[in-house]
Amino acid sequence: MTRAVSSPPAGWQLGRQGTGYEKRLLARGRWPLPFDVWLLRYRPGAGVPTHTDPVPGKRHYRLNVLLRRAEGGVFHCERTLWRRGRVVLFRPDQSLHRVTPVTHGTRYVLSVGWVLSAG
Ligand SMILES: O=C(O)CCC(=O)C(=O)O
Ligand SMILES: [Fe+2]
Repeated sequence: MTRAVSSPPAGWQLGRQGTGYEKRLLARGRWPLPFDVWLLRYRPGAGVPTHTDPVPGKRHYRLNVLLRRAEGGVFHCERTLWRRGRVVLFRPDQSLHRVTPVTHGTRYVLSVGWVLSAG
């Protein structure tokens, strides 16, 4: 059986529509704070235009670890809270951010997020 070219492989779902990256949920939990863990994959052509990731009535934090670099695929963020090497902590709900399209290779990011009550 053939599969539509655009449909992601089993276990993966498409990221923001039309931007071409794929994501896979690795874990979700509530302790010690509500969190989620995603693996993001950017194959050639995939990127994310400038956006924020608001969670209504909550504060959203993400700690992203660049597991594998590719050509292109550069993360830009208006304001980071902390950054060292391949690791970045930022407020995706507040800071505009984007990823330039991957031109060669495959980019992988481990993304851990926390959604906390606004306070
Ligand atoms: O792939 C990245 O570096 C960032 C993806 C993103 O938009 C996010 O984690 O909110
Ligand atoms: Fe984002």
